[in-house]
Amino acid sequence: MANTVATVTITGAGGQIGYNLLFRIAAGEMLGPDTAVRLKLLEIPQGMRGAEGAALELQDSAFPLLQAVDVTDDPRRAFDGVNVALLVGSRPRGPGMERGDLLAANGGIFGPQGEAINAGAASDVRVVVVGNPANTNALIASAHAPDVPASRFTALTRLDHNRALGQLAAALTVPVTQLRDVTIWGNHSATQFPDVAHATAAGRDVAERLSEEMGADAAQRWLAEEFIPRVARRGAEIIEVRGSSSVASAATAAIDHVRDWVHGTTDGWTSAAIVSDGSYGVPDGLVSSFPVTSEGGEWAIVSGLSIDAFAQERIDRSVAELVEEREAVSALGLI
Ligand SMILES: NC(=O)c1ccc[n+]([C@@H]2O[C@H](COP(=O)([O-])OP(=O)(O)OC[C@H]3O[C@@H](n4cnc5c(N)ncnc54)[C@H](O)[C@@H]3O)[C@@H](O)[C@H]2O)c1
Ligand SMILES: O=C(O)C[C@H](O)C(=O)O
Repeated sequence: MANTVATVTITGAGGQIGYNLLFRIAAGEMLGPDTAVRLKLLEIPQGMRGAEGAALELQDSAFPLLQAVDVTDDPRRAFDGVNVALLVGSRPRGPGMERGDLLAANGGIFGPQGEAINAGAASDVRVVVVGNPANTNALIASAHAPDVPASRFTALTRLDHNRALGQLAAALTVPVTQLRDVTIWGNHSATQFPDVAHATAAGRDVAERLSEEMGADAAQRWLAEEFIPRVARRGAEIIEVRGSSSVASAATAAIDHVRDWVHGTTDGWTSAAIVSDGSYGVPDGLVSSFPVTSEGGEWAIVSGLSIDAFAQERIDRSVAELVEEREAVSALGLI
């Protein structure tokens, strides 16, 4: 028997990621077996049939933890009393598009949703933005929710983090469970910096292990020329191979993000895009990816890491893109 009940709102619930997320959340994968859930599914009118169909299937699944499902196209109703909001609904990138192309198309969605969160969310609300460009969409939503602490608005870079783990596990032939302290810095875009400087595999330095496997020069080349670009461009690779953007891996990452935020991290740090406090030269207030731990339901940036010149240059490059995005949405009157 569950001890608590949480209201979880999913926007774009009739879309691909939404369809994947709903059943896993209802099964307890995100908040655990002690928390019953009330699901609120937000769609635009054109997406309502998809969300309504998913709601019928949720009913047919008889999930023990699922207490209620409400499908609506009204943001105020969708965010009323929300504890966890997954902002997925927006237009996905197609082949050949960069995330910047989505700024204007999707930016307009997140202001009204921020306002609705401000108006009706529970005092402990936690928001994760999945819809791209995720970091800047989180910034827009937060700017429209002045009564909600900015620390409650986050964006998903856990998918990039998990992709980095997948690549390293394959290169070192180790299970992902043996990998720790990989970091994704910056924007959820091709400028992101997947960083293994502090990462370990089975307790040993990852760079050292790669040198043993490949030789020192080849390991450096692999990191710079294969690992970093492959992780940073994996979204585009998936679009090219599948013909549409990632779905199940994105839903998995969103569930991982919320689970760790609510229940805490163990075994080192993870990556999440959270509001900057000025750490590592990232301007205050930007939503940027950092190495983070979670304790007591709050993310904290891992402090005091040594950052060499190469890494700082890569972090600065991605952060410069976030600054440009902030300027662009400011010029569009979105913040
Ligand atoms: N951050 C990440 O790691 C990551 C990973 C994969 C995809 N994404 C992004 O997630 C988003 C959704 O992807 P998808 O594959 O589910 O797309 P999709 O087109 O299948 O679904 C999007 C849904 O959002 C709905 N929608 C649009 N505007 C809305 C609004 N204002 N309110 C509520 N719903 C709205 C649409 O009707 C549609 O049903 C895209 O922006 C995609 O680029 C992010
Ligand atoms: O890259 C995209 O447009 C989709 C998503 O953000 C991804 O990383 O898979």
